[in-house]
Amino acid sequence: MEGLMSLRATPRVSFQAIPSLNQISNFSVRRSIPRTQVDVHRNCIRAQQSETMSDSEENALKIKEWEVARFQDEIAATQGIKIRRRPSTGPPLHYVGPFEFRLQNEGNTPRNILEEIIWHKDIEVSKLKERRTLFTLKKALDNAPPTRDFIGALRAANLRTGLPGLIAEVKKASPSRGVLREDFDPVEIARAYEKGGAACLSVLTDEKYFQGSFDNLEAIRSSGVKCPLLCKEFIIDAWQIYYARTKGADAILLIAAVLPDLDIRYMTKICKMLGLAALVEVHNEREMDRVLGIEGIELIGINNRDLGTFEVDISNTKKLLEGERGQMIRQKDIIVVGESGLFTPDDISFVQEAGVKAVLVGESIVKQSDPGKGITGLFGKDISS
Ligand SMILES: O=P(O)(O)OC[C@@H](O)[C@@H](O)c1c[nH]c2ccccc12
Repeated sequence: MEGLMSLRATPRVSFQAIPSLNQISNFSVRRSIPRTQVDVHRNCIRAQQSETMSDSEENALKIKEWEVARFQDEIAATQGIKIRRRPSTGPPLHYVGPFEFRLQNEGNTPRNILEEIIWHKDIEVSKLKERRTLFTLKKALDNAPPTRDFIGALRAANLRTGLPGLIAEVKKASPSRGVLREDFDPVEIARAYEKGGAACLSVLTDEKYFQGSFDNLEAIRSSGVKCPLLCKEFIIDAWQIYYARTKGADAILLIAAVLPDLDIRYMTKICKMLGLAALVEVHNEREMDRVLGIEGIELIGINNRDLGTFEVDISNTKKLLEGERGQMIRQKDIIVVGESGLFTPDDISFVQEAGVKAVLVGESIVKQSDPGKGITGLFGKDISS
């Protein structure tokens, strides 16, 4: 037992080597490096060195990587971000006699489902990046279908119907609700949504937790469906934005609970360059205030579901649009999207009165045998013409 206790304490030893924020005098300089850029740099060094490195050098590099990630997490924590980013190699291994093993501790066990998804995504994206470099992706952009105006489509639908523009979600399953629809044909669902009056579509691309795919996104894009498409992915690396565009996305999602301000700034700039809309998702006042402080944000989603606990409460949308926040949003002409947990015409009226001009809906419509008719049920009237 004593032995275990001291082993448990081992990772803290390397933590102590990390300077705390107030110990770093050039903090503002370091802070200007978004997490994604640090990752790119780290991966380059690793790629160059791995062929020639000895075991002990490699282990030292792993420890450094782990420390850099802790440093990045510290910066994120100052912005209230609780989701930690794990380096793709995981924490350093501990040697015990001839055995090598990794102890479970609070540092290497995800605290909640969102953190688990992000850690898994980190590994997934590093592998994908090895197969397709940013250079090849950039070349593939020339052959990508042209972008469609996602925000324009939401505004037009709102003007046409007097109701919030609908982003209808092509969603097979979720970690909180399990499988929503067994006979899942993404293109058929997308067609039904378009016919039922959806302004835009959201297509889940995460495979492990939502049973989605980039093939679904590509298939919908090339099926003749005209609605602009949101690539519903957990974006942690700019590479994913380029990838989404090559697969036909017109918009991407940036989650404020995961991304520090500088990443959001940097990524929204990339979106503008590529002609994509960025839907920046918030869940609480602090995230909303952070996002309202970022220049150039045009589309904010208020998620009524806490991605860490799965709790859904649609009054969250109202809470975040009250008072000065609502005023600022109107001044800046930002479109707000009410997200998650919307099932009835009353729910739609409730979030509309709170100030949203668009809604993002999955479960309640994807479950219906005809998802197009599901839209009529959701709004309490036919919104297709
Ligand atoms: O199925 P619902 O409760 O109507 O929710 C749709 C959408 O808001 C939800 O899928 C969602 C909102 N933000 C996300 C981020 C990642 C994955 C999924 C989501």
